[in-house]
Amino acid sequence: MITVGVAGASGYAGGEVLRLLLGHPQVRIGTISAGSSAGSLLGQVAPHLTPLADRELQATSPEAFADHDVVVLALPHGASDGLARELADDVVVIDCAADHRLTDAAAWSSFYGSPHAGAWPYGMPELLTHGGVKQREYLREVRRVAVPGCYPTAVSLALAPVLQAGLVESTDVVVVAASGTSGAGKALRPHLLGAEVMGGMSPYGVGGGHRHTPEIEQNLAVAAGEPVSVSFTPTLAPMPRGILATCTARTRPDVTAADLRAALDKAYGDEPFVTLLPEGAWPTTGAVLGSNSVQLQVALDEHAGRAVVVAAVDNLTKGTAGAAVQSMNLALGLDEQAGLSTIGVAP
Ligand SMILES: NC(=O)C1=CN([C@@H]2O[C@H](COP(=O)(O)OP(=O)(O)OC[C@H]3O[C@@H](n4cnc5c(N)ncnc54)[C@H](OP(=O)(O)O)[C@@H]3O)[C@@H](O)[C@H]2O)C=CC1
Ligand SMILES: CC(=O)N[C@@H](CCC(=O)OP(=O)(O)O)C(=O)O
Repeated sequence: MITVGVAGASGYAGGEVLRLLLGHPQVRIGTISAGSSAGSLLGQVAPHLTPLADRELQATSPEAFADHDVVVLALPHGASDGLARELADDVVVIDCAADHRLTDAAAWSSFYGSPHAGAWPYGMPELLTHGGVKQREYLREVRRVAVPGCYPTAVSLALAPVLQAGLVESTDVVVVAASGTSGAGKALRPHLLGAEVMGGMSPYGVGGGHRHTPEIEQNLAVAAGEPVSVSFTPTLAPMPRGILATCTARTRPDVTAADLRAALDKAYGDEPFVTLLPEGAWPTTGAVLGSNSVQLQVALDEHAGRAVVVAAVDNLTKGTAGAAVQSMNLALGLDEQAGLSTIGVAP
């Protein structure tokens, strides 16, 4: 059995990691740690994790994670790197925070306003990279993984195939995406006041200011083989989980709807966790709740000359914890699908 510890186990991402690990046949759950709720029982903060209800949350420290095979960090941005540096080189460290996602130090400083901690292998196995090689080939036997952001998961998987196939202009990509409130974590954020959130939808990070913009552009540039410029607008939707991303890009001359569909089909036809829906069916967040699936659909807007690719993911599952477990499996040479399900919860 592999011993996996989780730092930030009292939070939404850490809780979802534990939910998935409880269903993993080769995993024994080791230390679970927290910040202010250290000393509490997990059942007090995450009552849905029944089998672990009596486990005590430890203070987060390198010593608490000694003798683990894997440590998953589900801590706020900036808190991961210090702990990661104290963990042994042969321990697999999977970081759900943004600290190690960006390769460009200037982009990091500009969007996060702190020193760049450096980039780790990026935990999106299905992402197309140079020459059509999937990112999973760069995750085998690694000891450090940066788990992608939730919006970049939906958007990058939606657009990478059509960019790599040269079907759309890399300089004209527009994304509007809606997220459930759990995307912001348990801590109260200014844009997350309960009464307002429940009543309607609202945009935030408008005008290119959201920190996922450079992450999306980084992923798409790797797929396209050239810089990609993205206008990204996130919105907050009155639902606990889920992301629906509507991604459009100007098509190159003579591109047909069949070309777009063929690019996505070629990229994901063999992927267990990315599904191009049958023609006429559209992704919904409800269909992917609790599952590690990404659902996609594509259309050609001939009038506007744009490709439209819609993606649905569960921000906490494929958008965080599922990607963490999938990457852990690759790093350890286990079955990539172990502990992961494509079965959603409905209605
Ligand atoms: N929510 C999402 O959809 C996604 C989240 N992520 C990333 O995952 C990470 C966790 O996010 P999320 O679970 O949403 O956030 P939460 O606020 O829900 O949880 C944060 C966790 O970190 C702990 N914590 C906070 N500060 C410290 C500290 N200084 N030292 C030790 N532990 C601390 C908290 O413990 P306590 O509550 O006890 O203080 C809690 O367990 C973030 O980096 C986030 O960006 C990534 C993709 C998507
Ligand atoms: C609804 C909401 O607030 N979502 C979060 C993104 C969640 C995510 O993916 O997080 P990290 O990149 O922070 O890991 C946000 O927009 O800040």
